[in-house]
Amino acid sequence: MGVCVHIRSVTATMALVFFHIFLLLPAGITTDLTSDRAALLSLRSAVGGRTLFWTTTQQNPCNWAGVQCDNAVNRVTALHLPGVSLSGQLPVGIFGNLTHLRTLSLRFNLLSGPLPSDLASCVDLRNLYLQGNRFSGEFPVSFFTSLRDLVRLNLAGNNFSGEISTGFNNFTRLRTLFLENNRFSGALPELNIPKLEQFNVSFNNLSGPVPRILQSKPKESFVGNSLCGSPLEEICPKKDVPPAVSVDLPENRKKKDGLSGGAIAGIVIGSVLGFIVLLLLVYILCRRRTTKKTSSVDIGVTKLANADVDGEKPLTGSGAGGGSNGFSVAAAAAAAMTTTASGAGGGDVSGNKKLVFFRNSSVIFDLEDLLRASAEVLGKGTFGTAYKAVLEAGMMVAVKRLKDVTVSESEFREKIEFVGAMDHENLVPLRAYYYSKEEKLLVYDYMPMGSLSALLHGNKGGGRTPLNWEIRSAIALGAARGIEYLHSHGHDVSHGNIKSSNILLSKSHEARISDFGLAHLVGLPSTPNRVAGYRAPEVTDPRRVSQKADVYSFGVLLLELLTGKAPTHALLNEEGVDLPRWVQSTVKEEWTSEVFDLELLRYQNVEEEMVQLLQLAIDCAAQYPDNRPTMAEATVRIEELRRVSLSKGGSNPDPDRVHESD
Ligand SMILES: Nc1ncnc2c1ncn2[C@@H]1O[C@H](COP(=O)(O)OP(=O)(O)OP(=O)(O)O)[C@@H](O)[C@H]1O
Repeated sequence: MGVCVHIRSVTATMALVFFHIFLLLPAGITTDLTSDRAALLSLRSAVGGRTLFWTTTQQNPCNWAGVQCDNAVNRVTALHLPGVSLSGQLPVGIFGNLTHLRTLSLRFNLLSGPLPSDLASCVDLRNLYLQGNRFSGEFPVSFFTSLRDLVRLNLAGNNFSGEISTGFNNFTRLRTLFLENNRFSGALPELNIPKLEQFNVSFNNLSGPVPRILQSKPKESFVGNSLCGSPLEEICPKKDVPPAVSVDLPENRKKKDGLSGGAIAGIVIGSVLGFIVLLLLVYILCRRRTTKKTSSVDIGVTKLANADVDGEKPLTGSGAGGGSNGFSVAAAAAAAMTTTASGAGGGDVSGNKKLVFFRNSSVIFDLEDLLRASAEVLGKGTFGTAYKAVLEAGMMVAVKRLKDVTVSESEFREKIEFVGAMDHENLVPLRAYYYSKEEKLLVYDYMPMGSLSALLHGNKGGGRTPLNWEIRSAIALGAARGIEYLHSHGHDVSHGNIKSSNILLSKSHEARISDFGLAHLVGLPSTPNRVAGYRAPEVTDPRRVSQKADVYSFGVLLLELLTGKAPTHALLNEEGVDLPRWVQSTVKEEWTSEVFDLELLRYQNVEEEMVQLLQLAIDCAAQYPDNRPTMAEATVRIEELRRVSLSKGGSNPDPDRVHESD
């Protein structure tokens, strides 16, 4: 009996060894997680992106973001890396080790080149999502016939070429086959895949008839090719007609060819007449508009004196003394339209209807110049409407027309003098102001690069300077220094409205804070408004915002800079979380890199500093004010981490990566 047991166990062991040696090893496959780990590390060094944030000090790759394992077999079974900036080619030699993969999702990256042949070793693969990359070459079906269990195959939006072969019929379990938006050419073969539910070959270079067996699929699956026959409207030439559509051909042809010469002439004459009538209509409309323009206010670029927005009254006076270039002030005020330096006559409250410049202003123009300037609405904010005014000499200024000024004239002048005296390289300089009963104007330097908000969330198309680490961290530092200046001894004020549309940028992308000091002049609504995403949790009245609440808003601003997401982003609506909470939960789950803007991830040698800035953002956006750093502390931390990154040579982009995504 004992001998029998012994023999049985020896046989079993031998069988196992045989299995390992003769079945697994020749294919280069090892069975433990160590080889999966090694394969993942090779993948990481080949394609980078967010895999660079894998905590590789951890031995177990199953904890790395996007990696799933099956504990029963102790192998990697799924790799989900969608939209994580992977770029370059998938080298041969990686997938030959990941033999237990059931799902491979690399969609929406920047991967290019042919598919590696050893993908054929992933015989358990059920789901292969490669859409939205730049893969090219053929999809060698004959090579991949080992992938018999494939259920979902998505190759859409790549540069795959060659013919779609009948070899796809070998994927008998396939339910989804998406091949659209590639360069597949040739005829579409009879694909007889019994379980196929979703099929799309649109926008390729295919030609010829749609095979009968695929004619039940929707038309949209075939458009954008030179295909013909049902379900498309294009009739196949006789030789190409597939059997199922051949019976329809005579009728269809008749429809197509049946227009007589007379009918064609009628259509042509009708179209020409219609076109002439249309031209006449357009001409009449244009004439009407031009006449109207001369008698009313233009809504586009206009003279500042005529500027009008959303029903607000134009600046030009309709009341007493309403000359074409005057505000709606008394005629006496128009006579007093001269420029004066701050202080000169500043105490004469009732008679001082002048543009008042501050001491440090280098450029002086007068109110008439300003009113003659062509103006363009920049936007409407909490305190009023902002205009860009181009003076006749070519100089540009931003003019803010305040609404709801709640303080008396003397108080206004006193407070605005205090604001105008603030002088720091990270504040938008306030050059002058105008005060009358009807109008209160503030004149600022015009910031040509617009706001940080527009830069982060506006047009991301070509020609735009990529917002690399160097620029973003410099903006963070500039903003921090500007706020610190406001908070510092001597000023000791809070801003109350820190947000990305109030961080303006100079030509060299230096941050300048705008709208400081206005909260004390204007009656702010006491209810939450659109700055809610930046507002500290303890703030219930936006008119009373502490410096620590500014720090919170600055923290949210940093998160916006690092993530590229606006705090009032869809996230708020869809998932009901705000930016700080979303980031905190993601970081806790150890997938820090998930939060960074993809554009930042192109720069590979500053990850540590990026994480440090993220940590500062989280500290600033702490729930309790006492747990937040002061602005001075925040500034020092940014200075420090920037010093380190600059000593490393800044953010040296990998040249290949920059080109690829441009
Ligand atoms: N000095 C300036 N140079 C260039 N653009 C400016 C200047 N000041 C304001 N803007 C732009 O004009 C628009 C309106 O600005 P405004 O400050 O009135 O409102 P806001 O920043 O959107 O909101 P809020 O008033 O709540 O701060 C914004 O897009 C802002 O970036």
